[in-house]
Amino acid sequence: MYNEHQKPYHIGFINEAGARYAILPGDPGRVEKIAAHLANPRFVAQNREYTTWVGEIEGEPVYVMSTGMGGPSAAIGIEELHQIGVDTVIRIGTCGGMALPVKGGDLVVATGAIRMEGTSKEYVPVEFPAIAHLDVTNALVNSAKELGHTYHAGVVQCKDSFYGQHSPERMPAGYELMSKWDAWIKAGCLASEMESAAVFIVSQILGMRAGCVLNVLWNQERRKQGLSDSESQDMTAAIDVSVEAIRKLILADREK
Ligand SMILES: O=P(O)(O)O[C@H]1O[C@H](CO)[C@@H](O)[C@H]1O
Ligand SMILES: O=c1cc[nH]c(=O)[nH]1
Repeated sequence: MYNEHQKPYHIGFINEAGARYAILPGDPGRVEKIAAHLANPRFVAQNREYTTWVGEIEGEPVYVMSTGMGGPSAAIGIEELHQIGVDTVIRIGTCGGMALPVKGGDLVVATGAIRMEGTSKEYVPVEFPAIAHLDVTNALVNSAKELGHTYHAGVVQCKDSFYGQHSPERMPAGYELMSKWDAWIKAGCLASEMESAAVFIVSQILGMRAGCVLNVLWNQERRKQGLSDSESQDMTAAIDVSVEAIRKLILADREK
């Protein structure tokens, strides 16, 4: 289906840089900003939701590629990066806080994801957990610690409907997403977003390493309880942590 001279159908580029590593924001508008944190950043390709730049960390090529919103386009992006030889990815995105200690402007390192979306179920039955790779998670947690950012590491909830979360009153009674919401919070789920389950499961199936760092936009659970909350769309901390984590992985991989 694919040979190394053919551009994969959706992402639209071949791996001329010879990169193993990629940073994956959801939003195409964040790609160039993230690439600016790498040495020698340059545009690679743009097709549909996949905007790609490449740069270097420790002299090693690293792609920055958007995956769009939701599991289907994230899964396609991961599959096609695998086709061209990328084996290590970090999703960097935004999320809404669920656990009360998680505040707007904090970071969440997702160690695993609740598979409340559809994409990952097309790969393996739902009993199989969506777990981040330990190497990548350790690199993210150590980077967040060293850089002095407030972070929380744990399970996130992954869904297909942003407005199922944000306008639950419109959903039919007993609607599955919100009927389980309180159980997830009681079990310690940190935050909600839309791609991590697909990123973790597809990477697992393909033998890739995946991790995830998220900027918390807000925490509506805190607001529901009358607690203070801040709102932050500033991705700088998440970008710094993802770049430093890739640097750590590159250095560790060179020792292997
Ligand atoms: O900021 P990104 O990476 O897009 O992530 C979050 O933001 C989008 C919803 O607003 C969803 O894609 C969700 O997962
Ligand atoms: O509340 C939020 C914020 C970002 N992304 C989500 O999916 N939910």
